[in-house]
Amino acid sequence: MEILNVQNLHKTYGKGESQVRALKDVSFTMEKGTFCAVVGESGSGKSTLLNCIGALDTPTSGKVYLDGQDLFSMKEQKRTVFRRQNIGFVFQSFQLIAELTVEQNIVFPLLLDYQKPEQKRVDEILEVLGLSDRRHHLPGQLSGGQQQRVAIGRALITRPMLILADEPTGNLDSKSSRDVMELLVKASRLYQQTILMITHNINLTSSVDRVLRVTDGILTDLGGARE
Ligand SMILES: Nc1ncnc2c1ncn2[C@@H]1O[C@H](COP(=O)(O)OP(=O)(O)OP(=O)(O)O)[C@@H](O)[C@H]1O
Repeated sequence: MEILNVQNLHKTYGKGESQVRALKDVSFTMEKGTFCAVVGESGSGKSTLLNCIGALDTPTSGKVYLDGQDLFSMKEQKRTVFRRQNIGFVFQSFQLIAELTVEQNIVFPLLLDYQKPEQKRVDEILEVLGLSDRRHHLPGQLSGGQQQRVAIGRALITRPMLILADEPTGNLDSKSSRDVMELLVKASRLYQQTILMITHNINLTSSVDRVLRVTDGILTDLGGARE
């Protein structure tokens, strides 16, 4: 089943001499449950691509369909709610709320939509994250790798159609990076979770289903990586 369909995406920043064509006619699709890595040099357009797919930025032209719904034909308010309910984000800088416990951070997206967290689901996610014994801790009492695992739990809790992860291991040492990668692979398997992840680290792409390379705004599908 096709979850994501990106068609002829262009993004141009600025005007005249300072114009930057960050994305040039990018098209690709993703099937449900696939874990896809986006690689490319600094400034090649990776974050611009993720931000356009996640509707954090607006493409200059082109279409993004999530589960058949055209993101940029929606009114802005509807798009904001659609994004919150259907896309989970994981950032390099974790972006947890310092005053909330691990468990409260994880259920936070549900509360924004006035949904009651299902305790069984919360317990299961904490278990998958390996954080059951840290549920009442504050982010400041956790290691970087543990904080990123909380951010992944927060992305998983709404059962989003798509998780977008921008350099999720960028702030982590190599051991924590491997742990976070293992967790993302596990989530993609266990929950059939579709994940699109940017990484600088080519070593981390060995366990994903597919690798996309962005070079100067142009996307190339490098195909499968996992054996
Ligand atoms: N808001 C902006 N205004 C103008 N130019 C921008 C803006 N955001 C990005 N760019 C330019 O668009 C191009 C692509 O940037 P982008 O951040 O998508 O690259 P990236 O591959 O994610 O880089 P990195 O790996 O360093 O994060 C770069 O040339 C960048 O300078």
